[in-house]
Amino acid sequence: MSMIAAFYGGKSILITGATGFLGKVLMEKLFRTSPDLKVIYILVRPKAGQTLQQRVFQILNSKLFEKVKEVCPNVHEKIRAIYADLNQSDFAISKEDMQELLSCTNIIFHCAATVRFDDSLRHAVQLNVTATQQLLLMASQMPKLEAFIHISTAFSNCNLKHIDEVIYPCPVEPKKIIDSLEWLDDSIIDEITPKLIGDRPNTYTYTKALGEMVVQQESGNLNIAIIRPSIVGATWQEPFPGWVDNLNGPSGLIIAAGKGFLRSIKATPMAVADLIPVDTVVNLTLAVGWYTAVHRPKSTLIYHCTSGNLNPCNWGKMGFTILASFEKIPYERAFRRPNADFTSNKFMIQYWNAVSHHAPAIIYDFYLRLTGRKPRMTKLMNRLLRTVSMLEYFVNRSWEWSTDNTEMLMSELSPEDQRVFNFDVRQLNWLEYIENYVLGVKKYLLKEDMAGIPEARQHLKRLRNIHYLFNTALFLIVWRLLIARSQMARNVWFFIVSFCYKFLSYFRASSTLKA
Ligand SMILES: CCCCCCCCCCCCCCCCCCCCCC(=O)SCCNC(=O)CCNC(=O)[C@H](O)C(C)(C)COP(=O)(O)OP(=O)(O)OC[C@H]1O[C@@H](n2cnc3c(N)ncnc32)[C@H](O)[C@@H]1OP(=O)(O)O
Ligand SMILES: NC(=O)C1=CN([C@@H]2O[C@H](COP(=O)(O)OP(=O)(O)OC[C@H]3O[C@@H](n4cnc5c(N)ncnc54)[C@H](OP(=O)(O)O)[C@@H]3O)[C@@H](O)[C@H]2O)C=CC1
Repeated sequence: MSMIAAFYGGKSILITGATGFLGKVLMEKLFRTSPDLKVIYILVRPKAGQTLQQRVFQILNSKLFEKVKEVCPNVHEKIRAIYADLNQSDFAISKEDMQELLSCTNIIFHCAATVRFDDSLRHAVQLNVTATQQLLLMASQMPKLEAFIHISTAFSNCNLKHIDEVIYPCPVEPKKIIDSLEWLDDSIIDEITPKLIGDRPNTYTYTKALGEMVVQQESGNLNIAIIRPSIVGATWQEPFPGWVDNLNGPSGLIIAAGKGFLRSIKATPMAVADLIPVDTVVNLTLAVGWYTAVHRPKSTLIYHCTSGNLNPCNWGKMGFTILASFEKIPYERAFRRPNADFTSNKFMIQYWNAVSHHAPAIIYDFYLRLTGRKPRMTKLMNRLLRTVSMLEYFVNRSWEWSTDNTEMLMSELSPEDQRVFNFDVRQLNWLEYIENYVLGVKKYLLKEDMAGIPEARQHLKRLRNIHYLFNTALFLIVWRLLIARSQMARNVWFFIVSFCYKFLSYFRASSTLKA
């Protein structure tokens, strides 16, 4: 019997960010392994014209929850969506709902965050710092609370090369930042943002670091733990391999590469690609929830959920494996044949950007215009390159994360728990994982049918022929122009032609003699 699964039985659990990538997988695993849990409260806001109930309905009816419905048929009765907006004071939760949350909650998993790299400091602080502070305040009023698990990121201290499982202070106190953002206007905030974030690449990593400081400062008597996952990717094993439902991290770039839009990227092939499957993060999170509540460590423990030090894979190998997977699992209606060029040379990247990205986009837009359609490729390409430029920081560096607490926790688990809540990333086979990831992106993100694979292959063959034809035509045109202008090119040309002619004559004469 799994001790962790049994622990969550009969519990009332509060999850923020349950509609997000990590939150959904966390909920799924909880319901699947502890179907006798009492209730999961989720803080949800209406979005994209959908009410709370519609959002929950959509999640429960998704492929991800298919297995849950078998083991927990009354899952919809055990999920309680509470209207909340984490950007507002008291999260805009009604008095009755707040009362219920305060009196019943046993465990909190705080996953909600803005993960956008280009968010304004004001908004990122609001969600990643102030909301965390408010949730801690709420937690301190919950008499039945056993553990508060805060999800941070392994990149919250990405300005350091070696990162231990400790909280590193930021130069300016979070409280001072929160206070000053209240009265500063947006233009001044934009001006001081680069100074505040210092050598971090964006407001996301900076505010996640501030969020950790807040957790440390406001922990009071609470039982708290912090989890720091690295780049969270598709599921490895559970509930099935390759599940992914958003474009964050590598997923968007896998699509861009598979569809032939992205053909080169400024990346260091030897840098460690610290990807971690989302189900591994969830297993660790649930194990940490159990450990924190049952063993009540004296101080706030931080757990790194990373792969680099235990089972490293570099960007070069990852890019190569992704490309190889496209051979088996091609995406439909590709713009160009997938091809990858990882370069760390800034001149080469400019060259490849011009040749592989901008030029094809301009040519395609010209073709669209000629056929009376609206050009769109240049705009799309510029947007993609902007996204790539924001991710570049993370594919040109390696970090070392110590994982002592995570390894300690692994050794504390019973063999059954190690199996059911497996977070031992040493068992991960990257080749298999990446192939499933590429397949998962096709199935669950692009929603492409597997029956279309032969046609997608044919399409790639046609693109290859067009590519060869285009290159030959381009070569002939350039060569013709050169011959017209340069005596030297003419001489080279005549030399090649006469050489070929002599070779053919010799070949013909020797085959006539043999006959
Ligand atoms: C060379 C060949 C290749 C070979 C094959 C190899 C390929 C694989 C190589 C692997 C390298 C992996 C590197 C991973 C490094 C991750 C490091 C994470 C580290 C930290 C981890 C964390 O701790 S935290 C979670 C990470 N947090 C994000 O990862 C958010 C990022 N993101 C944004 O910060 C916003 O997205 C940003 C960008 C501002 C745009 O902002 P924006 O306003 O311009 O765009 P929007 O977001 O509104 O989206 C507008 C349209 O772009 C679509 N789209 C959105 N994201 C997209 C995306 N990544 N790739 C494509 N398309 C994307 C979207 O679907 C929309 O499409 P539509 O318009 O049709 O709806
Ligand atoms: N994905 C990754 O690569 C990594 C993620 N992390 C951390 O993991 C956690 C989860 O990330 P992930 O699931 O990927 O992120 P998502 O963007 O998929 O999910 C974010 C969640 O936060 C919710 N949320 C955002 N703003 C509000 C708001 N104002 N009120 C209520 N809810 C809100 C979202 O709700 P809604 O659906 O309404 O928008 C969503 O449920 C985050 O703390 C992130 O920092 C750490 C390392 C890597």
